[in-house]
Amino acid sequence: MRRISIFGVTGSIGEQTVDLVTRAGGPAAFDTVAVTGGRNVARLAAIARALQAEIAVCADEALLPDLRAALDGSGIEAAAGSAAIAEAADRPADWIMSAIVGAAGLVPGLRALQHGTTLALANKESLVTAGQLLLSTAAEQGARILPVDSEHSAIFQALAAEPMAAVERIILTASGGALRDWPIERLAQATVAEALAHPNWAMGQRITIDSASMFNKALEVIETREYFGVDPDRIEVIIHPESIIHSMVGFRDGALMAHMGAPDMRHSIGYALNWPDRLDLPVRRLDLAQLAQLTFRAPEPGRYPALTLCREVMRLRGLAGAAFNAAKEIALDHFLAGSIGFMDMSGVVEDTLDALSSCPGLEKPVITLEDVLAMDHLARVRAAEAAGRRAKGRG
Ligand SMILES: NC(=O)C1=CN([C@@H]2O[C@H](COP(=O)(O)OP(=O)(O)OC[C@H]3O[C@@H](n4cnc5c(N)ncnc54)[C@H](OP(=O)(O)O)[C@@H]3O)[C@@H](O)[C@H]2O)C=CC1
Ligand SMILES: CC(=O)[C@@H](O)[C@H](O)COP(=O)(O)O
Ligand SMILES: [Mn+2]
Repeated sequence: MRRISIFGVTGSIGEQTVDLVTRAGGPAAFDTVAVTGGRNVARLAAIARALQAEIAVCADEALLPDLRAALDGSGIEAAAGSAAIAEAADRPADWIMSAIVGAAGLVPGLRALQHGTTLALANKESLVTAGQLLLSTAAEQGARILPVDSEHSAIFQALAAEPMAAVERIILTASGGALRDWPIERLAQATVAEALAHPNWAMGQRITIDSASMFNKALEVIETREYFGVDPDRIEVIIHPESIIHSMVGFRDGALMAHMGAPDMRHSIGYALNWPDRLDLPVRRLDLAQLAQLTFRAPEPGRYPALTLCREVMRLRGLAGAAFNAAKEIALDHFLAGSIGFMDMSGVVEDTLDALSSCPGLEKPVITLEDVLAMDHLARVRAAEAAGRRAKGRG
C-alpha cells in the first residue's frame, strides 16, 4: 500500500486531499504516515483518527496538550512545532502533499525531497523562494515534484507528450480576483471582506486576497519560470473571468493547447495523487453548450502592480524570490490586520525590494537553505518597517 503524508491537512488543499483519499477508501487504500496542521488541533486530530495516521503534528507548540488530549486513546503520536513538522517529513513515505501556506512550507518540502519522496506541491511559495534548491535536490535524489497549483498542473499535463524545445510560450490564466471590475481609483479603499469574495474558487484566506491583488499570479509567473525553466519573456498572463481554462501552452508551430475543467482543485490534487495514472475524480463535467462562451482580456498594469514587480524579481533571480515572497507575506499580514490599505501591499513589496537592492547576495547564482532563510528574515524586517511607514501615513 502507498505511504502518504499530508502537510497543511486542515487547510483548503489539505481537506480536499483528505476528501479524495477518503473516497478512495481511506486507511484501506493508503497508509497515512503524518498529518500536520497549524492551530486547528481539533480538526487535525479528527483527520488523524479517520485516516489512522502514525503521527499528527501542529505548528503551535502551545497547543500540544490540546492535541494530545484530542488524540487520547487513539495510539496516534502527537508532536508540535516547526522542527517537529520538518521531522515528520523525514518519516519514510512514497508521496507527500505540501499544502502548508507560506514560506513555512519550504523546509518540510525540501526534507521530503532529500529523502527521494514524491512531492505533490501546492505550496508555490517554496518554488518562489528556493526554486533552484528544490529542483537540484529533487534531481540529486531522483525525487519527483508534481505540481498541484491548477495552472501548473494544467501546463504539466499539456506538456506530457511534448519536449520543452517545442514550447514557444506559456499563458497563465487569471480570474482577475474579487475586485477585477472595480474602478482602479476605488481599489485603495477595498476591505478584507471585499477582497475575499473570489468569483470562482473557494480557497484559503491568504491566497484569496493574493488573487485579488494578483500577487498570486505574480508568484505563479515565478513558479512557472522555476518549474518549467522557461524564459520569463515567454510567460504571459491573461484574465479569463470564467476560470475554465486553467492555462495554455503555445507551441512553435502556432498551436495552443488549453487545459479545461470546472474550477475544482480536486482535479489537480487527484491528478498528482494518481499520477502517472488517470483515475475517476468527483469533479463536475463541463457542459460546453451551457457555458456558451469563454472570455479573455489583458490585465491592466495599474490595477495589478504585482505583475510588474515579479518581472524584476525574475531578472534578479538568486534570493530575490525569497525577498519578494517574504515582503508579500508581511504586507498581507498588515492588510489583514487593517493597518495598511489594499494598494499599499504592492507599495510595501516595492519598498522592500528597493531597500534590499544593494544587499550582497540578492542576485547570488547558487543559493543554500541558510541563504534563503536569512533573506526571508531580512525581508520580513524591512517589509514591517515599510508597512509601518505606510500605516503612519494613513493615520
Ligand atoms: N486553496 C487553493 O485552492 C489553492 C492553494 N494553493 C496553495 O496551497 C497552499 C495552501 O493553501 P490553502 O489550502 O488555501 O491554505 P489554508 O490557509 O486553507 O491552509 C493552510 C494550512 O497550513 C497550516 N498552517 C498555517 N500556518 C502554518 C505554519 N506556520 N506552519 C505549519 N502549518 C501552517 C494551516 O493550519 P491551521 O488551519 O490548522 O492553522 C492549514 O493546514 C498555499 O501555498 C497556496 O498558495 C495553490 C492553488 C490553489
Ligand atoms: C486554484 C488555483 O490554482 C489558484 O491559485 C487560482 O489560480 C486562483 O485564482 P486566480 O489567481 O486566477 O484568481
Ligand atoms: Mn493557481
